[in-house]
Amino acid sequence: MVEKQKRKSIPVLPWMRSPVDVSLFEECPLEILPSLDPRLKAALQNMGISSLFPVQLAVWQEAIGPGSFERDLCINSPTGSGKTLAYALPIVQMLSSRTVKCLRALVVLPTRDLALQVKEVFAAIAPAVGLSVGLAVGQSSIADEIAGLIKRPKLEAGICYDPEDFSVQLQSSVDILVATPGRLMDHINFTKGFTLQHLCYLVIDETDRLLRESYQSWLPTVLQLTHVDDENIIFPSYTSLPCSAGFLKTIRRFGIERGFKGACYPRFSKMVLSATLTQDPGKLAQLDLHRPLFLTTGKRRYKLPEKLESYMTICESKLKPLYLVALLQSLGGEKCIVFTSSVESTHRLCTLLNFFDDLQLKIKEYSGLQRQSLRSKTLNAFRGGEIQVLVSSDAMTRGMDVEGVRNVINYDMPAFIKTYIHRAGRTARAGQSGRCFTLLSKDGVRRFKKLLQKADNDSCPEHSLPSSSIELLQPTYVSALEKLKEKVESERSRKSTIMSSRVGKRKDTNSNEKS
Ligand SMILES: Nc1ncnc2c1ncn2[C@@H]1O[C@H](COP(=O)(O)OP(=O)(O)OP(=O)(O)O)[C@@H](O)[C@H]1O
Repeated sequence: MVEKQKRKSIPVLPWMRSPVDVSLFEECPLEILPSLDPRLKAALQNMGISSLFPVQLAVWQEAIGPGSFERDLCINSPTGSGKTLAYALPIVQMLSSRTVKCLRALVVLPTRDLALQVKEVFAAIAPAVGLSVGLAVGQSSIADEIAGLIKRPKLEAGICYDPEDFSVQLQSSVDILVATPGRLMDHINFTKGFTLQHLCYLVIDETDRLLRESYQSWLPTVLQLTHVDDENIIFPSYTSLPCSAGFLKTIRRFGIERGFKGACYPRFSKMVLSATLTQDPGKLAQLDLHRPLFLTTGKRRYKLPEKLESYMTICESKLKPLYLVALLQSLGGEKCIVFTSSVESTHRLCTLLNFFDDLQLKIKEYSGLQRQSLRSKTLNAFRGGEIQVLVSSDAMTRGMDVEGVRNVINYDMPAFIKTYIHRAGRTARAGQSGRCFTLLSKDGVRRFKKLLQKADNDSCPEHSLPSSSIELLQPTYVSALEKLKEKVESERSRKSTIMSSRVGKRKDTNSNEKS
């Protein structure tokens, strides 16, 4: 009760009370988009893009032209509304006139798959204006990653590059870096020549998710490294920071920017984005925003995509797997993501579904329990259409953009509206239609309806399935459950064998060391 009152009483920051309403914007054909570099126009057309979405136009107006990036931008826009290009396009256009290559834009995302996806968007437009994009996500070895990010000096024949030699000037190979916080911190702390000193743009995508986790204080570190210290502009002392190499200094020029006397120029600009942007002043304060401008869609805090239809499928808890199978059958092989509440239930459910021989669908799991390489392989197969159903934990909830996902199924009801928004948002993207089904017991209906009201959704009809189809599945279900039990047993014993052999090995090593 006290907690509830506390939550309600959090004040909204004054700048959030007078936002730019993105719903008042319309799509803008590239032909009439002011100031667009023709090379970027051609690159966009190659991507099949002929007009900018409303949020992209709204950001473009703030970012390009006379008032360019005067204020930091806080963007709250529904899933699938095109937030990636909303920041990628103006950044690339603004950097297109740069003469010296150095790291000027940093985009931080919470997961590796998301970072890869965003890198692809930059990679589709940046080369058109001579810019390079790098990735720091730990996909390859740190040495390979460094080789892609830092240019090695050209030395005379016979002389070897000595990485310990500080007199050697190292340069960035990339203008734009897309990173996850962990790998970003590795480069900040240990990669020689890696510097944020020239950074002009910082994008924090999925901000509310990134603010929840501190990952070795990545945010304060980045903000500190990019902070302009007018007392000591050439060699600020960041003695509290772990980097010892002395590369970390901000040398962006000082100047008088319109309306911001004393601010550096070009101003270091931030863009923070989410479909569920936090309004918590305490959390927003961590971002150290400069005269922030809030862009949001409509009056409500949360908004679902226009063409998303939400449905409830009510069933007894113990029959849920049967209803899921019947629902998947009725969807006739359309691409679908099934969300569960944990990595364990993802694994169990996926295994069970694969024992339903009549289900003529390729079904795979995607969860944080799996190795990254396996996850990426599964995702590619899903993208390519070789897999029709992905059973996923919340690892897939945010940001992932897979074309042609027509349906999302909440096998387990999400506990929070934010989770519902991000899960449902894997469909009905880019103005397409999509459906989100939630399997519920009768007891859960009231709670679920209340949850949806937070997203201004009063329409959630029941989607019922014929009882005959459920009955028909009963015999297969019984045998599938048996097989599942056996599989779980065999996995458990395999795991314990591996564990005990590891313990045995450790004991051997210890006794060898002692002897
Ligand atoms: N102007 C455009 N015209 C056509 N398609 C577009 C345009 N802009 C973006 N898209 C497509 O829309 C889809 C959604 O874009 P994006 O992933 O950026 O959405 P998002 O708002 O970041 O969603 P989420 O909140 O789920 O991360 C992508 O497939 C992208 O290629």
